[in-house]
Amino acid sequence: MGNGAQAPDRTLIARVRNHFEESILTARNAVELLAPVVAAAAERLAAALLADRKILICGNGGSAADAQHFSAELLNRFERERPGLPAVSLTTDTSTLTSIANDYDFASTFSKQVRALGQAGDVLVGITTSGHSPNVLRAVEAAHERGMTCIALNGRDGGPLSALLRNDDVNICVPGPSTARIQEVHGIVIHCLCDLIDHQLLGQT
Ligand SMILES: O=C(CO)[C@@H](O)[C@H](O)[C@H](O)[C@H](O)COP(=O)(O)O
Ligand SMILES: [Zn+2]
Repeated sequence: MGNGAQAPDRTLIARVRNHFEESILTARNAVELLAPVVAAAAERLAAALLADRKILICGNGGSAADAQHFSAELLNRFERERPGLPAVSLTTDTSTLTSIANDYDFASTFSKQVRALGQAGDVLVGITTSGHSPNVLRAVEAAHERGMTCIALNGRDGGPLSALLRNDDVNICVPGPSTARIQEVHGIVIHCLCDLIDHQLLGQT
């Protein structure tokens, strides 16, 4: 039971192999470039948490799911036992999201929440595979107005988001042409950030 009675279509198996190979290649191509950048982002996040600041996280589609994935691992826990950490995903409250989109525009869905919740010293994590999503761009502008640092989980050539970031922000930009493959590397980055935050707050295991 469980593996199917008949051997599946070989074309489908070949496509699965291809997805795995592309994902491995995208991650392998990114690791040297991104390892120090991810470490810098983790230092910003741990410093903010140690100063009693909080983390706001946003993104669209699969990146909205990534935002929630990240906030859940901070609010609850990752691999080690620890108290919950203050993180808010800006993607979860449908009443807030629909009212902002309906009364203003979709591009304001995150920035209005950042202006309401963000305080100096907090960190905004903006997740986008293209660097082009207007609501993420506006959220970064709002975070800067609030005196917050920004961490971008970005992709491709970084788009207009890269130009918007300031010197003390961190741009984790995954090279590659595919939204799906970039998202898969973002998943690794999120787990790295969780691990590095725990390492800095709790020490060596
Ligand atoms: O998950 C996927 C594709 O894998 C999609 O839902 C994808 O996240 C959506 O098209 C997003 O709207 C793309 O936004 P972005 O990554 O360009 O900011
Ligand atoms: Zn996880």
